[in-house]
Amino acid sequence: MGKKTISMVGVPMDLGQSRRGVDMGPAAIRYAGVVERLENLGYEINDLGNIEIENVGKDAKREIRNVNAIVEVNRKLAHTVEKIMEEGSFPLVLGGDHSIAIGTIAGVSKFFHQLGVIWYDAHGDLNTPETSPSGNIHGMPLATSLGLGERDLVNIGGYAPKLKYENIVIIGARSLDEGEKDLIKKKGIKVYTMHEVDRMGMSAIIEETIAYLKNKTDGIHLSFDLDALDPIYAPGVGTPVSGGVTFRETHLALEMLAETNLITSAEFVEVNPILDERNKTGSLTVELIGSLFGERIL
Ligand SMILES: NC(=[NH2+])NCCC[C@H](N)C(=O)O
Ligand SMILES: [Mn+2]
Ligand SMILES: [Mn+2]
Repeated sequence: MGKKTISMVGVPMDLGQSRRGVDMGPAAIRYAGVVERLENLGYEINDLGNIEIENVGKDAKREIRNVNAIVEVNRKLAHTVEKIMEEGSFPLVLGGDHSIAIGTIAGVSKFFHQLGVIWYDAHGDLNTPETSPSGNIHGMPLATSLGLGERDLVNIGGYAPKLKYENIVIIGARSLDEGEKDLIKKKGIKVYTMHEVDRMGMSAIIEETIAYLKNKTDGIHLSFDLDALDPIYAPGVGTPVSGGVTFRETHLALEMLAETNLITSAEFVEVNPILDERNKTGSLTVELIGSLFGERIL
């Protein structure tokens, strides 16, 4: 990572999905010692605290659940991330459910007109309100950032789209809905499913990912969903899918990304301490953040 100052912001939001507890993700990650971990690596950490979440009753009847509150939260987050970028600091966002990626990406894409995104996830998060099987917005943030879906969400920050199809790479996918598969094929989105992880190995995948993004992007955001990992390693997530990426493969991926110095922002999402085992997933997140910021075994 080029910059020596990291600005961390928590987004204690659970409105993008249906299971309680993911709003406590930022607390669990802080409790597991993220600040100390990064300070030990020589960074100056600016913990900006949490974004305030409106106290709204859940409206389960709408086909896009809690959309108005999620728009509000993401507007605030986009604004905060934009300020961090203006100050020349590295934005590190702690979730919260994955719908917060809409705000993070809205904030950083003001500074990078060819923003690249690495989406490390068991899911594609490429649903629109029309294709979503659940109505949960945490299954839609990548589509939203590409300009698809509910207008108010798509237009956060006053412009759309934030991303181009050819500037995104999904790694770890193993649960894709029909509409997501259609979109991936139609637009030629680069996806490394678990089949490719097994077949090629993580090392080759990260090398290819960097080669694919390096020359056409001016910044790369890492959107890291803890459910990309196998639930053996990360049990504290709301939508676990078996057959996931291993602990070592994931560290390797992040160590290799650290070496490139190309990552310009990051978020770690979907940590749910209520579903976790003694903060295993929160602690894992802190370890993984360490690797992203240059920690090595030796
Ligand atoms: N960020 C996540 N964990 N997303 C899970 C999405 C699950 C499913 N594809 C849906 O749209 O509801
Ligand atoms: Mn996921
Ligand atoms: Mn996700």
